[in-house]
Amino acid sequence: MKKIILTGGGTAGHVTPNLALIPSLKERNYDIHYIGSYQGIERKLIEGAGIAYIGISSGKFRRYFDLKNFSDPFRVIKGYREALKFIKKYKPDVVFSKGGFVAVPVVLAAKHCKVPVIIHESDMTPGLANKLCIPSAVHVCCNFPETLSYLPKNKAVLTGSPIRKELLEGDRLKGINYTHLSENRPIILIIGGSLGSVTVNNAVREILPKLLKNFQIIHICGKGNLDESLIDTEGYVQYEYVDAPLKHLFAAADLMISRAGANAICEILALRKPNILIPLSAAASRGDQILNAKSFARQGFSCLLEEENLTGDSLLQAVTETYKNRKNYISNMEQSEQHNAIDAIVEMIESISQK
Ligand SMILES: CC(=O)N[C@H]1[C@@H](OP(=O)(O)OP(=O)(O)OC[C@H]2O[C@@H](n3ccc(=O)[nH]c3=O)[C@H](O)[C@@H]2O)O[C@H](CO)[C@@H](O)[C@@H]1O
Repeated sequence: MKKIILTGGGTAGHVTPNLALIPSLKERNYDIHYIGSYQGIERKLIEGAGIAYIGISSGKFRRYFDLKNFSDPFRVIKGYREALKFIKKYKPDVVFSKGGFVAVPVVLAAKHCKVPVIIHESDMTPGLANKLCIPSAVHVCCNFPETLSYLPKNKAVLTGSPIRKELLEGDRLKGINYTHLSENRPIILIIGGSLGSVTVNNAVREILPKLLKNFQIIHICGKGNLDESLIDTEGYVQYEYVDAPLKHLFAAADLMISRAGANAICEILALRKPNILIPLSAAASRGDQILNAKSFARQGFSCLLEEENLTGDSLLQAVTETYKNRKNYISNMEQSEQHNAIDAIVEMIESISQK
């Protein structure tokens, strides 16, 4: 039996592409183990999928001052030793990394043991964790054509991002039943990234009574962000994070408001959902979500609303206009050529593990 280690974590965007690969890897008879952090979101998602999970110590690499900058290097070294110990024992044929800080010691340990590594970058430009991993990788997969120019030519492959197949199999009625909303009024699904977004949540809640005049709202607001005062509001439901039933909520949505995380937007495109993207600002990140959202807006897939222009009024206007023009957006999305990343990546894994 061929053996693979998957790794990646920190936010769900570094885990769900791995989840998307698992059914095809199982079909091809791979024994799968996942290395992630002790407490990260990846643990719950991967154990929930019934995959063997190895927790390691993990620390973040920051470009700014933080007291944790003094303790985190020791955590990373410990994580490296733990990853090394497991890899030596398990002897995988290949390691696939979806990035995030926890993946760095795993990739370095694999390289030390001469296990071939494939990494995947979902964003337009490589993040710090992936930059550290690129020298140790045999192939670097990417999601956007623009990314190729940031990667070594002999390693870069444009595959697209793996999207969980089941997301395309949602059932609108099941989504309606799950949320107890009405079948007869349009539904807006709001996702502020896998961790939620207080900025997006506040803007939505500011105009909630106005939105509810014409729409019903499913609001995925992130851990710790539920608003108890809104629990009995008719036509409005809120969740911290939705796992398996997410496909039905997608199916029930007539319009989406979302952050512009690379995976979320690829899913929205695959599902042809008219959408408003509110990218994470350059002040809070390296600005990749802005590039993602601009690219989608340029191609006519999305209405872009930048955070500095986000007010209750601008959001309401964006909702009204995007809903009015929804057919145009859907038809533009239908023209897009999305890659089937699952097959391309699994073929690549196969060709490496057979060597
Ligand atoms: C703050 C931050 O660092 N954001 C980054 C993070 O975003 P984030 O983790 O939010 O990543 P994405 O938006 O790319 O993906 C989120 C994933 O979580 C899933 N999901 C989300 C909510 C939910 O309730 N249930 C659920 O299953 C989505 O379907 C999607 O598959 O990784 C992305 C991909 O590298 C980057 O583009 C983002 O800039």
